[in-house]
Amino acid sequence: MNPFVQIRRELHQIPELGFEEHKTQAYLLSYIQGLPQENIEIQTWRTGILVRVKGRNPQKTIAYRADMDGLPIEEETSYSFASKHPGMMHACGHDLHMAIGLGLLTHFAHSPVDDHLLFIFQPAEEGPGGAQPMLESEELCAWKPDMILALHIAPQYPVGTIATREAVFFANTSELFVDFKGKGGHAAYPHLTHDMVVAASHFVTQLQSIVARNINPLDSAVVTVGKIESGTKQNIIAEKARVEGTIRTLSMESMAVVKERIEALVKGIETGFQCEAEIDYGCNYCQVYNDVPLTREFMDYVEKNHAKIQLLTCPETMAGEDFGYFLRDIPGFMFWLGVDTPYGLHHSKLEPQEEAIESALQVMTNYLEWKGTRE
Ligand SMILES: CC(=O)N[C@@H](CCC[C@H](N)C(=O)O)C(=O)O
Repeated sequence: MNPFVQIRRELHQIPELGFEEHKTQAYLLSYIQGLPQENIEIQTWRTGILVRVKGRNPQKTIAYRADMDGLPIEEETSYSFASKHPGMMHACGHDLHMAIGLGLLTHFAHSPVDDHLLFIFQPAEEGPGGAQPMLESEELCAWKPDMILALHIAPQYPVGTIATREAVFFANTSELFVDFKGKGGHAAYPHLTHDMVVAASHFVTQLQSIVARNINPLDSAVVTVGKIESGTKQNIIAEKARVEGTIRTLSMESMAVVKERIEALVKGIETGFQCEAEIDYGCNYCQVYNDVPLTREFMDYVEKNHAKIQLLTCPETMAGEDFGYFLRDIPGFMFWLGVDTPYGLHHSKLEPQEEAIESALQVMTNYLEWKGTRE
């Protein structure tokens, strides 16, 4: 078995939420400390890690970023190496992203190239967002890369597939939390109450009209409610309700329109259902914008040098990624890595094909060797 498959399995067992990746950080550090130390330098930042492989004759720094956090999902895979943390799971592939990062780091710690290579293990991608504060940190600024790349597993593509696109790749995102407060009471006397189950239900239904009626159909947007919390018992009218969701748009103009419409609808609910409401947009990520020349160059490189890889130009995705903050500041790109599994990202049965780790290591090792070496 490829040793980085075993590492992925060990990381898979210890998923932790954003900025709580203590065991993950300790695991990675213990592995990194076992590498030849003469070629590497290590810094930690909160629960993240930065490892620089010193170049032989450096003129620039090229970075690979792996995210580290898991999700609050009860795992339902058939794995013998399932999560040991109840209610938490690596259901977005960050265990693979980190294993691939360690695989690359191991190779280059033994065989550095001309340029510096920086391996960034970043916490809290799923929220509240580690990329932006990490980018502003002293540690990252001291080793600021000139170019950066990352990959994301893609359940929808076969192993051996790399899919990406120039320019906009992942959407702008904003979390959405709305708290309604009315007047509870006895289920038999609704006229004496202001029922927040009914108010929140109307709000969720009205939300669906925003994308359908207020957004230019040629400029994609999504509003999803993933969680509603209200009430205590079937015969008590609820005094409070909380609606939690996420907004995704390809343009910032549409993000502003969605938020404006949400605020108008919430005002309407307050008047119509005699309640008070508060909106919180939680954490917001900017779009992932792939640098056009670097993406094109990478795609050409893969096409020319990796005949077995199926290279696709894919459409934009409405998923979000705080890697977008890195790309706003540093040229680079992200790509999908096929892992061929019927269950999608954020699903409790997600079982990525592990052969994808070997496939990614081959392509990325060769690409970084080529990109980091001068004639
Ligand atoms: C790749 C992926 O699934 N990313 C997450 C990013 C989460 C952003 C934020 N917590 C939100 O829900 O808006 C995604 O859900 O797309």
